Amino acid sequence: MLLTIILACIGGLALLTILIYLYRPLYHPKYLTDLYDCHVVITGGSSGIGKELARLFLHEYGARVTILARNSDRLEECRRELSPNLSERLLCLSVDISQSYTQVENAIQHSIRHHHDKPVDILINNAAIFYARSFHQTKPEEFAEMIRINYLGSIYCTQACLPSMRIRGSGRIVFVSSQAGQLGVFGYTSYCSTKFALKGLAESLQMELARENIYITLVFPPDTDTPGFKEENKTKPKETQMINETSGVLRADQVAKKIIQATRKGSFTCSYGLNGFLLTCLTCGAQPVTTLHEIIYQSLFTGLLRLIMLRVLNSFYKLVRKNKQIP
Ligand SMILES: NC(=O)C1=CN([C@@H]2O[C@H](COP(=O)(O)OP(=O)(O)OC[C@H]3O[C@@H](n4cnc5c(N)ncnc54)[C@H](OP(=O)(O)O)[C@@H]3O)[C@@H](O)[C@H]2O)C=CC1
Ligand SMILES: CCCCCCCCCCCCCCCC(=O)[C@@H](N)CO
Repeated sequence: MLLTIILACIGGLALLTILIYLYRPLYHPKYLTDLYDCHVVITGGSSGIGKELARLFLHEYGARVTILARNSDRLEECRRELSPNLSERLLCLSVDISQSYTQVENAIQHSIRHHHDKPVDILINNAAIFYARSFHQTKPEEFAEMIRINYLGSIYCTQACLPSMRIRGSGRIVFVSSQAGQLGVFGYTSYCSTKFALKGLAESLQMELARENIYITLVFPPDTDTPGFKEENKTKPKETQMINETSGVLRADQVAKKIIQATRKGSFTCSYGLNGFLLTCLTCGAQPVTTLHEIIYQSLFTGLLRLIMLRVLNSFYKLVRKNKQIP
């Protein structure tokens, strides 16, 4: 009897070892222990989540930070707030990341020269515009603008930073998506599309860059209290508002803190709260994994989560139907 139990245990352990070996994480990013003097580029760092990221990198970790955004007054205000003594560790550059690749490349070259020829260690593609509006009220030019800023802007910045990362053989690239990059939401036909696009970009790029020791993090925040969010709320349809409330509202510093943690680990995804965790599990698809526990809960829970999500979607459809107005 005892022998049977021991044999069963050994057999079980052997099977588990084989499974763990077969399904081990795809790559193993090294934890970034020391961020002191790291060169961090943050797009949209003059407001909201980007500004909190800049503050943390500068003051908590002693990194060197470059902020890219369009409005010079807002940049100057931000520089005064984050670095009242005009430290050369913070560089604020006015550039529209969506206009031309050359402009972005010049800004990145400027940034590298400014920070004593240090290649970019971490690029955070955070700049975006967003507003919620139903499909028929969104103008074709507005779709184009959102794609230019939220998607092409991220591509330009990534292309401008990559050469120096590849030469050095290390780097981290972050794309700030949204929970609206994980499911379609009423009022976000333009916004969701740009955030979904980032997922395809991030997955393909990670497959190219893992062998170069460059790791990507895709971030899925829920509503976050920022100047952009306040602006968005002025015209947000009731339906969008009610659906978004399911996931609550976070502070920008909470979102920023977790982005830095995930970037240091090199995790492919970064999500917030229980809903965020469940959504990320549900939508993992063919995403890469970096830890064993991700493999375990993704493979165990996804089917059940699909059933739960169908209930949630049902309540969203009901809510949308109830709010129908005569066009
Ligand atoms: N707040 C929220 O509820 C959520 C936000 N997110 C995402 O988080 C990120 C940051 O959002 P948040 O902090 O709220 O945004 P804000 O609107 O508060 O700030 C956006 C920043 O991006 C900059 N920016 C916009 N367009 C351009 C451009 N063409 N070129 C350069 N810089 C640009 C803005 O500066 P300027 O206008 O001067 O160029 C500003 O610094 C976005 O990617 C957003 O989609 C995700 C989920 C929820
Ligand atoms: C099985 C799991 C259940 C999960 C529940 C799903 C809840 C979905 C809520 C969607 C919230 C979208 C927020 C977008 C915020 C944003 O990006 C804007 N504020 C910026 O425009």
